Amino acid sequence: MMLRSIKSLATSPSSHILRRGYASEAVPDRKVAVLGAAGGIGQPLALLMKLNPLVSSLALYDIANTPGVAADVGHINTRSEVSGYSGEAELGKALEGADVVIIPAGVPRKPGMTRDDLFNINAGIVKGLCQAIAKYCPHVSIEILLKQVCLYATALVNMISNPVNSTVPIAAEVLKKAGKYDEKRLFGVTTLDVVRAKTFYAGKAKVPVAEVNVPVVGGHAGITILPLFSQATPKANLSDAEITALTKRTQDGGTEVVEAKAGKGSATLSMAYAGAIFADACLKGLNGAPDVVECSYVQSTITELPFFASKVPRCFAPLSDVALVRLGKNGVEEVLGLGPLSDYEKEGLEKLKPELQSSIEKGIKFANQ
Ligand SMILES: NC(=O)c1ccc[n+]([C@@H]2O[C@H](COP(=O)([O-])OP(=O)(O)OC[C@H]3O[C@@H](n4cnc5c(N)ncnc54)[C@H](O)[C@@H]3O)[C@@H](O)[C@H]2O)c1
Ligand SMILES: O=C(O)C[C@H](O)C(=O)O
Repeated sequence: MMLRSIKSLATSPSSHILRRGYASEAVPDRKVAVLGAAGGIGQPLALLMKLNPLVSSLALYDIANTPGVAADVGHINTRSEVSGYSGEAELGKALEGADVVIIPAGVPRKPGMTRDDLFNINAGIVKGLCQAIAKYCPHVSIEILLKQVCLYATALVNMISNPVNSTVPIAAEVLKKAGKYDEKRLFGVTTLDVVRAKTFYAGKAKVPVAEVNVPVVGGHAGITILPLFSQATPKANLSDAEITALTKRTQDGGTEVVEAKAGKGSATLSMAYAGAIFADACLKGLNGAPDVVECSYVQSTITELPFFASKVPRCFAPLSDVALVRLGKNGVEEVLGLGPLSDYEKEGLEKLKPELQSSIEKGIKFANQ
């Protein structure tokens, strides 16, 4: 959807008029910050966010090499103004006023490693970045009738850095400690699992990939990734063996890429695509679009686990209307239930819980040390 609108904008003879229209009237200004923007994911993600007409300001931050990426992406003739920030001293400026902060900062896997093997390095990176988000992203609340009413909350945080099953709980704890945690604004990006499940299902079921929908729930590592092919549409008559093979391929999709890259990192291009889809959904939600539904790893009560990926319809009110969210008339946010599961999926759900629980606890413990 996003790519279609980008394409039509870019090919329209009056595209610059449209862009001016976006900037001044129809579409609100939105700042997106990418932390880790000079990396394998960061660079193509910066490109895709530059192509998104919902973005008016694109801040690219990394510990090094960001000026070149910003200069390069900044020459593209689309709506957003691009700025590059390098080194910790500039992190505050990158984050100031951001509506959406996307975090693909951190080391990727090499063959033979699990995502959890990245914990020792990435946990510290994510902790530092979330402390900065708490400090520099806006948060204003007032007290009405002894109730704290949030007028302007922290940016929506899209966590890509692995292990997502632990980095999201780390982010939550860091933001809580700073008094800036809003569970409706922190997302583990699991969109790549959905993207893969759709691609693999379409291939097996011989249906047009553009029409395919497959929810993927749980977490983002191995067996914690639980695609619900029983709910896939368009429906196809796949055998149990085919469903098992599709499930396994989706769960091992990241490893398939890590092995094919043979030491040169993990998925970057498909991840940038998935990250751009998810950020676009966040921006649409912020802008008040109805029925924006994506799977994401969020704080949840749909199972006994405190964090869980499931379908999340987001209907964020524009920030000036946040009071309506609290009244529940607009900006209603809800974590959708899992829907009916096959016996195979029920079994998968029970199997994933201990691993997911221990990754969550590991993240919480680290953040509170
Ligand atoms: N959620 C997912 O589905 C998914 C998919 C693919 C990769 N990933 C994860 O994304 C992360 C990044 O992968 P990559 O391939 O882009 O790695 P990369 O090494 O190519 O890029 C990472 C970037 O992060 C930067 N960085 C390091 N510390 C930083 C800090 N403190 N602040 C800002 N930037 C910092 C590095 O300078 C580098 O440019 C990895 O942890 C990887 O496992 C997640
Ligand atoms: O597999 C990885 O290490 C990266 C990412 O989580 C993926 O699913 O591709």
